[in-house]
Amino acid sequence: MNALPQQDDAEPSKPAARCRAHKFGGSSLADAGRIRHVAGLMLDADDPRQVVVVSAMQGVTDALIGIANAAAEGSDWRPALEALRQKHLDAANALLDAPADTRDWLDAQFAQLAELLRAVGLLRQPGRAAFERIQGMGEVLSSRLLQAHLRARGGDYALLDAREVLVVQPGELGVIVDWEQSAKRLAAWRTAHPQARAVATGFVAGGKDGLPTVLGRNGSDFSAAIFAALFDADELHIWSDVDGVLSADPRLVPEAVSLTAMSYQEACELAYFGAKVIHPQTMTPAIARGLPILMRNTFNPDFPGTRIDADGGAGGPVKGLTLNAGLALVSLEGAGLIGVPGTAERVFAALHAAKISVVMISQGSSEHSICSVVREADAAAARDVLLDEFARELGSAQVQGVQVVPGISVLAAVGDGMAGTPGIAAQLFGALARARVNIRAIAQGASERNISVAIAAEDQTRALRAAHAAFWLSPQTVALAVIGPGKVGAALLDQLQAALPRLRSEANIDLRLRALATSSKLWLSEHRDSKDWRTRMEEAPIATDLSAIARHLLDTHMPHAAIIDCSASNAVAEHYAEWLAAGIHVITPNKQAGAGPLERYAAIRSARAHGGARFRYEATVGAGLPVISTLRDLLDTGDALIAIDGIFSGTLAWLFNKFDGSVAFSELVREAHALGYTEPDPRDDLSGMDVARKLTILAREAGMPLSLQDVEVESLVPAALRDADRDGFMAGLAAMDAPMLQRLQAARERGCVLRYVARLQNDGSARVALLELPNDHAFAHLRLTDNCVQFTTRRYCDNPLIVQGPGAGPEVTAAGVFSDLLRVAGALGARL
Ligand SMILES: NC(=O)C1=CN([C@@H]2O[C@H](COP(=O)(O)OP(=O)(O)OC[C@H]3O[C@@H](n4cnc5c(N)ncnc54)[C@H](O)[C@@H]3O)[C@@H](O)[C@H]2O)C=CC1
Ligand SMILES: N[C@@H](CC=O)C(=O)O
Repeated sequence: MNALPQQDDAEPSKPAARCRAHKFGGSSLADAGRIRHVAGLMLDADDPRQVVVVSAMQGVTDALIGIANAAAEGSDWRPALEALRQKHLDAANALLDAPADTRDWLDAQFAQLAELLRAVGLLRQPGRAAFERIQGMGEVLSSRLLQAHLRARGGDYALLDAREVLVVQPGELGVIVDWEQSAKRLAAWRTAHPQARAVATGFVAGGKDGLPTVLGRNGSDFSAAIFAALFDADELHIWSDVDGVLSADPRLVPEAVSLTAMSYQEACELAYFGAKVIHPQTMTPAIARGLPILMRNTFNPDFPGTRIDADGGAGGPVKGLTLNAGLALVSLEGAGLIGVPGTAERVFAALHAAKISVVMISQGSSEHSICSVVREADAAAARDVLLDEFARELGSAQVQGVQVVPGISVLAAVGDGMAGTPGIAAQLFGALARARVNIRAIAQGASERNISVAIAAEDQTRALRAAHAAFWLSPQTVALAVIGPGKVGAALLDQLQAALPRLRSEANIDLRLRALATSSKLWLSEHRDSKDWRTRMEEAPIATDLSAIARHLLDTHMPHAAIIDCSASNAVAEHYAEWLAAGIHVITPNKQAGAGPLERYAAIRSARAHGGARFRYEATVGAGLPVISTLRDLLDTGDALIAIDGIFSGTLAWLFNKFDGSVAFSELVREAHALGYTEPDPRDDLSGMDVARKLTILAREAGMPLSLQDVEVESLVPAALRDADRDGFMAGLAAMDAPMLQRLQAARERGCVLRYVARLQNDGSARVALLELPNDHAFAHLRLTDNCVQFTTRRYCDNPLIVQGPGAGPEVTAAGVFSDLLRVAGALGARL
């Protein structure tokens, strides 16, 4: 077939007037209102020359196919045809002040159609020519309506019936255009129609035999590209109902962004995998001329849309992600395949002979297995064909079998910038791993413009969102649950709420609160809402099923999930291992897990290792102070621990800093409780258990298998109050006043102060107790809730390394938890 004509150079000295080709799809022409809108856009466009290619009104082509099939089956097609006639007459009446001519014309077209359908009904089968003629009538009707309306509004538009101008013939890979004949016919048409603007029918053309035909799937886009070439246009604008090409399907990735520019090749790759881009075949006339294609939104005409051209514009290495669902993996395995030439050829020849299209191929260099991804509907046939082809090898056990795995989706990352850029595959695979997505097969073409992975269909949304975020196309999204919005939890939620916009815009992280739980209420939400978390909690139903939280977070399809436990509950800590194993990150200031039974502690750490999720608990010791991380850094860099000493309780520090005998000790305990320094049950502080827990956590961090019971603990709680309930204990607090005053006076007499001190030694001995310390001791000069943790190590042996600062209070503790959350987010790919 002859070549596409190049730019008209008949009059080189005179620049050709600019011509733009536009194409409107069915959604842009759904009814009279939309046709009026399209006409307004075209009349306002400053195109000196213009050709407007149109699809049929929305739903009309499908209706015509249905009518043709009904006629061929002998069913009654008349009501459906009458409905179509009425639809077009209604549009004509609404669009034209004097619709008589157009109505007569429409009636004549429908009369001819009815005649054709009667013939089809008699023959009981539509011949190809009749079927294509019927199928293409929608564009003939819509183009006439638009042209008549444009003329009624003063636009001098000619009507171009592509059946009389475009000449095509069928080819193996689709319709082939006879450019020479088409150009000749267009030249004749233009002589008869000297107007600078025209409306042309999309989808239809004339065959070599002179009969009307159609251009196949996405035919109107193809028509638009052909007419753009024939009219020598310098831009082709394709109008639909979306803001150009998006970086991913917005139904699966709501954060998908419109791409400003992309290359023809990128558009072809994205289109192949089902993105809403024009079909690759339709681009060939544009690519051959280097004609830019602009994908624009009829309903948002001021938005520039996406420009597709040879250059592709700037942008990251990955422009977009696509997903192809409804697939199956078919793999042939066997030691007998290793090093045997021609295996792949036999696989593909057999599939080709069965007309099974292969979406993706993957073969390891060991050649032990070869795997193809095919449509799920073709999977059984593919297996049978391969079993047949390799029957001899199966019989001799050279091939072990043909495996079919249904429920597969293929995710593809596409971008010209991937070529020659190391680390792109790692970025994709890392993101999928962190989102708990298992990859079944991988393929990358030599052009390096596309990396495709086969994954389980149930993981597809999570995978797509994780990959989208990994390439900075959208923020990393984390589904969050907060358990225990008490003092610390409330402070954390307020801090999160305030930081969310900044984190989203600056750090590329989007934290979505999806669940909140107290000991009696549970709030679970699917959608973002603007309500304050306190209102959500007030409205939450009575419920206590903590397992429901994990299920809910995992069901949201967000790539990452984290549970923040701000309770002091042992029952909540019981769930950590299960959550971590499911890939949910756990962050907590709750000491129950770190200081609880050793077996559970080991199970939590092992679940973390296997599930790939993170477990962070910095705030369990020293609240917002970097105590655990300092110890980890010392040990990770090869230091050896000799001892840890210090003041580990903010409450007890504050109490003994304040207690001078002028105010009763019980009064100060109540004040510390009100200030949020104490544990939910202040007995945990006064009994020394809170400090003992912290020491246990640090000992375990240093690799010592210490249990809480191994810590020698001095309790300050009078024996009579130890077994009371919390309210009973608070009511009887005054029982502490006399003994504490006595201890204070005795210490003073010896020139000392009272301080509750913890000490751990590398022989595993651990003790927490109230000590009398000389007035000049470092611990005597701490302020308020200050903790002071001294690490004596091989490197810091003469002068210990000290971490000091406020060690209790909701604000500082919440900040410690927040930092842990950001560390987890940073590991997920946030810009922190
Ligand atoms: N207050 C502080 O300065 C510090 C506190 N922490 C730790 O922070 C955690 C919270 O302390 P606060 O906020 O002061 O306590 P809080 O008593 O004010 O809040 C605890 C919250 O946990 C909820 N809760 C209790 N049991 C629950 C269960 N089984 N299921 C679900 N929710 C449950 C309660 O309903 C409440 O909302 C504790 O583990 C504490 O040890 C750690 C460092 C410092
Ligand atoms: N109640 C605790 C809070 C921090 O862990 C304390 O006072 O230190």
